[in-house]
Formats: sequence, C-alpha cells, structure tokens
Amino acid sequence: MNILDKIIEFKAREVAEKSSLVPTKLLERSIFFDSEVVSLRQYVTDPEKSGIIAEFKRKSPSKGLINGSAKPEKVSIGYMQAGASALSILTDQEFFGGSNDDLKTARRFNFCPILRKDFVLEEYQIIEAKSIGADAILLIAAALEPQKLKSLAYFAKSLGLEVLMEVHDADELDSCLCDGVDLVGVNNRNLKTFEVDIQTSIDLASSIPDSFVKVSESGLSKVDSLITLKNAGFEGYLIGENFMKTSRPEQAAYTFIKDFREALAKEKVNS
Ligand SMILES: O=P(O)(O)OC[C@@H](O)[C@@H](O)c1c[nH]c2ccccc12
Repeated sequence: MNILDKIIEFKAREVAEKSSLVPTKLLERSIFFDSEVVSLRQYVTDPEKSGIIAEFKRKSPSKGLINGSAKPEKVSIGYMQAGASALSILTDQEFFGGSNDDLKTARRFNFCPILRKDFVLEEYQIIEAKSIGADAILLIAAALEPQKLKSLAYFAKSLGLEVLMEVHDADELDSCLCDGVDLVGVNNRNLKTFEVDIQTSIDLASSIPDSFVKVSESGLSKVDSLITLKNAGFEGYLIGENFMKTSRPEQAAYTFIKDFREALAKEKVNS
C-alpha cells in the first residue's frame, strides 16, 4: 500500500467518526460560515502580487519533522507581510501535524485567501472547511474517482468556496477537469513515490485550458524555477518546506519574494 492509499484509508475513518460526533448543523452555526469568501483565484492572478501561496506545514510523510516550533499566527502574518498572495494551511493532523485550529488562527489574523490543505473525500469536510474560515479547498485527483471529484467541486461552489484541483499527469487532468474547478495545481511531487520534478508542471502546462489558473506545487526552492514556470504559463506557486524548514519561515519568505520580484524586474528590462 503506498502512502497516499494509507492516508486515504485513515482519512475515511476519521471523517466517519467526526461526522457522527459533530453534525453539519453544528458546523453551519460557526461565525465563519456566512462570512464572505476571499478569492484565491483573484489574489493569485493579481499582477501586483507575487502569486506565491505560502504554506504552513509542520511535518510531512516525505520529510518527517520540518518545523516543530512554528506558530501559525506569527508565520501567517509574516508570510502575508512578505508579499505572499495567499496562505495554505495543512489541517491534517495524523500525517502533517496540522489542525483546524491552525487554520482558524490564520483566519483570525489575516484578510487574504486561505486554502485548506487536506485530503477531502466527503462533502462533510467541505462544510467543515467553510466552518473554520477557509476560502478554498484542495481536491486531489489521485485520491478521488473523477465523478466524485466533480461532484465535490460543484458542492464546494454551492457553498461559495473555490476549488484547487491537484493533478500529477495528463490522465488525471483529462478525467477530472470540470467547471466546478477554479485553479489547477500540478504537483511536482508524486504522492505515491515522493519523487519531485518541476518538469511535471512544465510538461502539463499546455494541456491546461486558459480558463483555469495554473499553479505549480511542491519542491520549489529556487527563484529561477519560478521564472521558468511563469514563462510556461503558471501564475501560482505553492511553497511550503523551503520556508518552513528555517527557524523563521516568514523571514525566508520575505527574502525569497524580494529576490523573485527583482528577478522578474530584470527579465522585463532584458526583454
Ligand atoms: O513543501 P513543498 O515541497 O514546498 O510543497 C508544498 C505543497 O505543494 C505540498 O505540501 C502539497 C502538495 N499537495 C499536497 C497534498 C496534500 C498535502 C500536502 C501537499
């Protein structure tokens, strides 16, 4: 059984348990439930912004512990001050050390789009995402049957949430793309083998129709890679570990975004 299968199996049990303990009626009473959604799509494509979706991630199955002491309030505020377009907050506890509280904390301190990073299998989790203050959810093609992914995407839309659909190859893209999706994320990391290669994004770029915002995810640590991705049509760049592995993720984001902006300015002058 690969790691993705393991996560899905665990998550299915977790959701079944949670939904029997906390009914959706209760989730719908949250103060966040009726608050307005901040558009991830809009912030990522805003030419004034960097396009970087900065992620709060304490650990991962591929890297183990990444940061054991980071505080979501400090890091999320710092990420946004550094010039990130949006936040991605891991809420999976078992495999990534995250929590719904991390996302709620980020929500309280920031006005910006927040992506709930988790393994969504059921509508229940989408209602939950809304109840903790998320603006967008992730739907992973490798974790869902195409019909299920599509129906979850439309359900998210019906709650006003935006959808980032994650793919790893052309088959996933072809079978899952639908207009319930707002952004398409190409994961450079194969969730089954953990191999990382930004060529995955480059290869898929031209197959993603222009009506979807293109986001490249994972393994991004070099400004040069972002420039290459931008030239290939990507407007969003999801970065976690490169910031989180340092003792001050917000400072790492600041330096990286500053360097990215300078490199872009240079490119403009030279072209
Ligand atoms: O830490 P990285 O290599 O910068 O990657 C961030 C993000 O792309 C990664 O955390 C991620 C991409 N898709 C996921 C699905 C579930 C959990 C995590 C992820």
